[in-house]
Amino acid sequence: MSNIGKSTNILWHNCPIGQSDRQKLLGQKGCVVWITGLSGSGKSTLACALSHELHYRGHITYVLDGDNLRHGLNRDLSFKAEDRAENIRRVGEVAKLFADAGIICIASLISPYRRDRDACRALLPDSNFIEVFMDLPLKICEARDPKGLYKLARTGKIKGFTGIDDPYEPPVNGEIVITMKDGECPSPKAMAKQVLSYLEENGYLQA
Ligand SMILES: Nc1ncnc2c1ncn2[C@@H]1O[C@H](COP(=O)(O)OS(=O)(=O)O)[C@@H](OP(=O)(O)O)[C@H]1O
Ligand SMILES: Nc1ncnc2c1ncn2[C@@H]1O[C@H](COP(=O)(O)OP(=O)(O)O)[C@@H](O)[C@H]1O
Repeated sequence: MSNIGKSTNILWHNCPIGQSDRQKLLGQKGCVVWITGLSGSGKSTLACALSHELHYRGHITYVLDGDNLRHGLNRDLSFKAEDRAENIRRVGEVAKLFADAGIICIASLISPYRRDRDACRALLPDSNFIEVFMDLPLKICEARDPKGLYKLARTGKIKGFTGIDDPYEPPVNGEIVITMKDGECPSPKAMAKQVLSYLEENGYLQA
């Protein structure tokens, strides 16, 4: 019997069919591709492009997008530090379940605090947490501003906006970094191919 958090007298129940059985059926390894970066850096674009590339190669994926999850599972959370931490914790736990199901789970959230991302990494066994840093300058993200949020943040109409008056802590030892080359951002397809190559080279696209 264990006590976990506020749950007392609980017991883990094992099923005879496990992750490796599901992976054999699916012909892939369950993992979490965690995309972090500023608002407007292209996280959702990369998540969708990667999901598309993998799907058409016969791989099953699922995208957990920060904005979308805040419409449901995380609708009770604000953008203050402790709520962002709870947001990342919940998504980390959900992503872990998808990976255990054998699915390539693509999580795209600002996830601005290193400690919260590292806690998600620690949930996954065998380095199945692949951190992708969208290393784009704030200037570019702000120029894109597809939702007009930077403008609102600059005029003080949104408080605590990441990159403006709330911190973003870049990964130090992430697996993949998406950067500008010769002053240009790689296309969505090129970004997806960079992640896809990593997955191929590290054996995730076979059971
Ligand atoms: N204060 C503040 N700071 C940052 N972002 C804000 C804020 N308020 C609203 N938004 C919008 O919420 C989207 C980010 O949600 P996330 O769940 O990814 O954020 S976090 O990981 O909890 O920091 C983010 O979406 P993306 O632009 O896709 O990153 C914004 O559209
Ligand atoms: N590689 C790219 N090249 C050019 N524009 C991009 C690229 N990735 C994203 N964009 C554009 O930048 C804006 C923000 O992208 P989005 O994926 O919504 O970012 P995030 O999810 O990080 O907020 C969108 O208008 C999108 O079309």
